[in-house]
Amino acid sequence: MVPPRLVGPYRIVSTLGKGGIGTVFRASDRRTGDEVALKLLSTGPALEPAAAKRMAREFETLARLAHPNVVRVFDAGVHRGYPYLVMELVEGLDLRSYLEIDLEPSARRAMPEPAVQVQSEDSEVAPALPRFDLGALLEEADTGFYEAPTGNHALADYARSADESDTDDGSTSSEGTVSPPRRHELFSPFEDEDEPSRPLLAATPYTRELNRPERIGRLKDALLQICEALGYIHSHGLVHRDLKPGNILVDEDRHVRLMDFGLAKFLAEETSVTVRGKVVGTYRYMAPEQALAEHVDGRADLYALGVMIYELLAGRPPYDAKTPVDLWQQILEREPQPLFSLNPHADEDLARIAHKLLRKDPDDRYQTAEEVFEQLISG
Ligand SMILES: Nc1ncnc2c1ncn2[C@@H]1O[C@H](COP(=O)(O)OP(=O)(O)OP(=O)(O)O)[C@@H](O)[C@H]1O
Repeated sequence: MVPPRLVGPYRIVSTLGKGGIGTVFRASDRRTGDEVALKLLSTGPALEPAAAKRMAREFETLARLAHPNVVRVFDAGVHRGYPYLVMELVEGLDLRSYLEIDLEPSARRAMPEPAVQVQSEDSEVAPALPRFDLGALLEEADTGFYEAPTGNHALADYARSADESDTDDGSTSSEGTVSPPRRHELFSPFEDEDEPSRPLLAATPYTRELNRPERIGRLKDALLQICEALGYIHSHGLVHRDLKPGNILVDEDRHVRLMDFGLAKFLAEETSVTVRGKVVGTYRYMAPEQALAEHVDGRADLYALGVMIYELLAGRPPYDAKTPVDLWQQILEREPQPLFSLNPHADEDLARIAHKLLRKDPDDRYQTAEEVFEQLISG
């Protein structure tokens, strides 16, 4: 799509990125000269004029919200049948990229050379910081270590990783002292359901990178801010419904802002939304009750928070499947693989919090964002 030059009173400056439901532009308010981010929901067919207006009006309710950890919504309107939203422009990175920066030189020696530099249309957005390609590592890991959560294949993979004899401090153990775990050590249910058990597995360069204290510190700090934002929007009767790392922006002062809250609901109500075959409210982060299109409350966002914590700790999401139907089924029926079986030295508090947030029944999760906040600070 050729970007429009003007959208309402806004002049389009450049494209910040494309998401599943539209495109976000850097734009300038012609009345004030202020720079803003403008999200044009343009993927599906144009809406009926009445529906587009109704949606734009609904967006205006978001403009009443003001919290330091929630992206400000300034304005909304309709451009040629497509609703748009005008937001505060955040110069920063999404949560996943933010956690990948600042790799320690000692850790970097264990990593492949960075494959990709940050791509950005605007040099201000990309930090001049060292980066590595965690995605490439993940792919690498996917070819073996992370395959198949159950069965002999998985056992063989873990045995191989133990043979590699990486120890936590980066040294190499002479005789491969970590013996291959027995199957029940890897996949047995937790003895205490709140305390994931830690199998005796060796760390790998990949998991060492995931567990880097500086990275975990960043993650915890960001999570506290996300909890503050969620507490605020829940107290206003809103549910985000599409919480994921891509909807969390972090600026250079480590200030976290949540965005896109409420959009999934408005879209689902106004359109029979499957955008490019994908149900709005990304399946991967969807709570079972949301996947079943049941009534959801803030606890569905807390489930999504659990998915995020799990994948940022384990390097892979709790559920993964080739088709949406399989993913849907896993979300409803399967227990997540114990996090320590993927990353044996993962932060214990975060692993415990993630598993509790991933409970199928909302009553079994932490009940509020405040409760999660307390857990994060008390450890
Ligand atoms: N307020 C903002 N300030 C700066 N950049 C933004 C802002 N809102 C979105 N972006 C950037 O624009 C890009 C597209 O965002 P968008 O929310 O459309 O996509 P997404 O979150 O990847 O996907 P989805 O539509 O499925 O939520 C992202 O790279 C995002 O970081």
